[in-house]
Amino acid sequence: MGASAAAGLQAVVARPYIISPTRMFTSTTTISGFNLKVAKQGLTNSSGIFSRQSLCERYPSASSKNCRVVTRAMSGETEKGTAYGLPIDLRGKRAFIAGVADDNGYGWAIAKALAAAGAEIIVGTWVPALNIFETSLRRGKFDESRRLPNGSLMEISKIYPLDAIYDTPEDVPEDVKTNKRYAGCSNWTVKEVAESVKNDFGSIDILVHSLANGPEVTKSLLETSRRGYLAAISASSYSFVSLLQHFLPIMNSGGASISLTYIASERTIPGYGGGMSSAKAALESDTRVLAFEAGRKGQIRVNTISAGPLGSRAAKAIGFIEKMIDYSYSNAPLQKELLADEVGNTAAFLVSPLASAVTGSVVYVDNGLNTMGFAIDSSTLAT
Ligand SMILES: NC(=O)c1ccc[n+]([C@@H]2O[C@H](COP(=O)([O-])OP(=O)(O)OC[C@H]3O[C@@H](n4cnc5c(N)ncnc54)[C@H](O)[C@@H]3O)[C@@H](O)[C@H]2O)c1
Repeated sequence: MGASAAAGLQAVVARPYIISPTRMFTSTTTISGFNLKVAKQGLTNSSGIFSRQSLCERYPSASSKNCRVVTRAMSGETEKGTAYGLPIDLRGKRAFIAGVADDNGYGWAIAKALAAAGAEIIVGTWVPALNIFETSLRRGKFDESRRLPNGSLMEISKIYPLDAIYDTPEDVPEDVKTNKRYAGCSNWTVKEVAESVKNDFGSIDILVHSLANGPEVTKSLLETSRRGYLAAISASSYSFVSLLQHFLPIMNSGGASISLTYIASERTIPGYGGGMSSAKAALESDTRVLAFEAGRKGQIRVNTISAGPLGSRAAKAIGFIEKMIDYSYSNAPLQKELLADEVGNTAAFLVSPLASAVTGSVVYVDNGLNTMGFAIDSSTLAT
């Protein structure tokens, strides 16, 4: 059974998150009939400061104007300090986010954006990564990155151990059951986690799938074994089908789910191997079919975000992520670093009532890189 991460963490009341490049409020601002209390922004927004520093340090050639734009977008700062915008209000909603084990990845950024919008956050963490994640959280290692735009710290109500490649206890092989990395944990198959969440919370409104694994990702497709290919599909695509299958009965009508995909599903990205490109293609196709089925069955929306490159723990395992980040900076229409928070913000929008007619979609959050037909930094073009 999963241990609670709430112990020792500062309780916070999350407040509505306004996604707008014009966010700047004092603590008692009232907007469009919503009695919103939002902390003053400006330099207290750690995300904004980090964005600006990291962009400028990483790319000294980036103009200071570019740096300012990113900083403003993240902090909601405005030239004139005017406050207006559409609120992403997820107060009263509960989100289960599968695939959070540190503060570097997209799952964490999505959790933060949803928390900033007022949602209650519960997470599913891969069993072998659970101990270190909970310990780091308890010891305050993530405190700075838990900070929300209003200055409070993101609270995680509960962390569940999860291994999304197993649906029921009967599916778990003996060597995994007895593996010391799984010792001390129970009820971590998808069916059991959904049952535990039902017992603990009753229902959820938002389901986020932010996990993937391809044991042979560094091999080309021609070299990939059947076992490696099927493992990639199991962990990275079917895991979403299974999660939605088991959580749908406890999802409130009008809810939404999100997964994360990558452009390698539709364009050849040499190096993204082991069947991972096939897994992402399956995930995108399933997004459309599941949008129909879950829409008809429970008024649930299903979308996927095709995210640009981020130096997460999983991406570093692929080996060339830093080059992909540099490639994106050189060739994307928007010449800026892609921040995990930008994916988080889009996820918050997509699961909110503002996106109530959006389902079955692949939404690109990649500085526009997917639209390019060739690499403008190619040496071939220079001649
Ligand atoms: N980082 C990128 O450049 C990039 C780009 C596009 C899409 N994505 C996608 O974003 C999603 C999140 O990945 P990330 O890059 O943020 O890395 P990440 O390391 O933060 O997230 C991957 C998570 O999957 C978990 N996981 C692996 N196998 C699991 C299993 N069997 N059961 C439960 N959890 C399991 C890991 O513990 C980890 O927490 C993935 O779907 C990934 O393919 C990433």
